[in-house]
Amino acid sequence: MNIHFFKYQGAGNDFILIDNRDLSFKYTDNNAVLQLCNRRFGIGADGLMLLQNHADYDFEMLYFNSDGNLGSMCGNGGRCIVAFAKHLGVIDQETDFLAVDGPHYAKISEEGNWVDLQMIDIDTINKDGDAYVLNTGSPHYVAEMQNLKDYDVYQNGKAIRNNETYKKEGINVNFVEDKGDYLFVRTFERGVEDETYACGTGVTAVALSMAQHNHQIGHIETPIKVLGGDLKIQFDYDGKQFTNVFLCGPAEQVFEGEISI
Ligand SMILES: N[C@@H](CCC[C@H](N)C(=O)O)C(=O)O
Repeated sequence: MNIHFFKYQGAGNDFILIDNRDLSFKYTDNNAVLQLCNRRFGIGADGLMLLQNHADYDFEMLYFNSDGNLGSMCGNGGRCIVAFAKHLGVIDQETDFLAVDGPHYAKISEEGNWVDLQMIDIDTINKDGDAYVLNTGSPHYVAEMQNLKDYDVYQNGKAIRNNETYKKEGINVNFVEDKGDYLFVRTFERGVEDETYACGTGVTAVALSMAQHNHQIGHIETPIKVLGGDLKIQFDYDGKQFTNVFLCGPAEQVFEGEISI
C-alpha cells in the first residue's frame, strides 16, 4: 500500500496525518500504524490520525496512539488535524468536527498555525492520595511537585500508569510544578508508553486540577510550558463545573511524503 502522508507537530507532540476522505487507508490491525509511527523504521510520531468525511460535521478525526491502537481524545492531535483540514481546504477559519469524545468546535489563525480547540466540559475531579484524577477526553493523573526539570518522569510515570489501580485501562500521568507566572508540565503518555514533549488533554487536566486546588473561580487563563513549547488553557469555573474549556497553541506542518508499507 502506498500512502501519502503529512507530518504535523503541536508543541512537540508529533503526528502523522492522512487524508482518508476516500477511505483508501483501511485499518484492519495495529501493525500498519505501529510501523508508520516507529522512529527507527518508519516516519516516527506519537500518534497517527485519519481525516474522514462525516455527514453531520466538517470532518471526523480518528486517532491512533503510536502503539497502533485506537486512542481516546488527543488534544494536540485535535489542534493539528484542524490545521490539516484548513490546509486541505476542508474548512476555513472555524470548524465543528467529530472526535471520539464527541463534537469539538475550533478556530484557527489566518496563517493556519495557531489553533484554539474547545474541549469537553468537566464536572468531576477525583483524588488519588494527593493527586487529581479526571477525564478530559482521555484519562489523566495529575501530581504537583518541585524541581520537575530534574524529575525522572519516565520511571515514575510508568510506575503509576502500571500500578494495580490503572494497569488495566491505563492512564496518562502528568507532573506539574507551579512556577508562579505559569505551570511547567511533563507527561508520561499511555499508548506511547513514554514521556512526550506535550499532551493537550494532559495540560487541560492540569489547569483544571490546579484551579480547583487553588480555589480559583471565574474566567481563568492558565499559561503552560511543556518540553516542546508553550500552550494556554482558558475556561470558566463556577466551583462545580468547568465550561468553555479551550486548549490553545501552535500546530505546524513539518513535512509531507510518500511511504509504502
Ligand atoms: N497526546 C494526547 C493524548 C493522546 C491520548 C492518550 N495517549 C491516550 O490514549 O490516553 C493529547 O494531546 O491529548
